[in-house]
Amino acid sequence: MSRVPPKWPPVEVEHPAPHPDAPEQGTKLGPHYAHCFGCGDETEGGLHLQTECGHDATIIAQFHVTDAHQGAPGLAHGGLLACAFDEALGSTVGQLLRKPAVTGKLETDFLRPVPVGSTLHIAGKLDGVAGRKVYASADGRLDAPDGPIALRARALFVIVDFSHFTEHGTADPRDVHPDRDINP
Ligand SMILES: CCCCCCCC/C=C\CCCCCCCC(=O)SCCNC(=O)CCNC(=O)[C@H](O)C(C)(C)COP(=O)(O)OP(=O)(O)OC[C@H]1O[C@@H](n2cnc3c(N)ncnc32)[C@H](O)[C@@H]1OP(=O)(O)O
Repeated sequence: MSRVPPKWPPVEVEHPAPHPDAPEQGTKLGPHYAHCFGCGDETEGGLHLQTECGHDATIIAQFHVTDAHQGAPGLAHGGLLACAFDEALGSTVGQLLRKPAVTGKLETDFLRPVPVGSTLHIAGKLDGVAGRKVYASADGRLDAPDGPIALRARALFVIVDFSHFTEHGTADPRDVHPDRDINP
């Protein structure tokens, strides 16, 4: 089977500079929402992704795979691995551009099995912006930042107004202010 991916990004893009308020390299980012399944610290059985700002405008995430994340015995569930990339890429877009955005499309290549007990090291980067469309991609390496690549993902995020979260979800409109023009 050919694994040659289609052109990426699929459209002409501009290469965005990180926002002046984007966090500095080494900054630990913490959850954007305590009940987020990807990163929240109040979700039993969630992924509890830990993210920090890496070098050269990257966001680095670690996902420790536990028994709660199994698909086959002893192996991570593919949908949860895709979720980890959704979260890491969403953080890449939100933290580096400081604009609210939602996933429009997420493609994941699963290259190696990910065993329970392993830690997936995900490095996300921005690949370009075209209007409201933001393209980002990430690699996930097994057990070390330079470990073998287990997954690759590419995503389109679409920049939205904060009202997306108040009209369609239950975000509090009082959270909207100039210093927090990002995802709830
Ligand atoms: C305590 C400290 C805090 C610190 C700060 C922390 C900051 C952290 C920041 C952030 C972290 C966040 C981490 C989150 C991670 C997880 C993210 C998720 O899981 S999001 C949920 C899943 N996604 C949805 O629910 C979207 C559902 N879809 C929609 O709502 C709409 O379809 C939407 C908004 C995506 C687009 O709808 P339209 O009406 O606004 O716009 P239209 O015109 O349809 O699309 C805009 C452009 O995008 C293209 N587009 C849209 N979807 C596409 C697709 N699937 N494929 C290709 N193109 C697509 C369209 O063709 C269009 O392109 P043309 O401008 O015309 O060139």
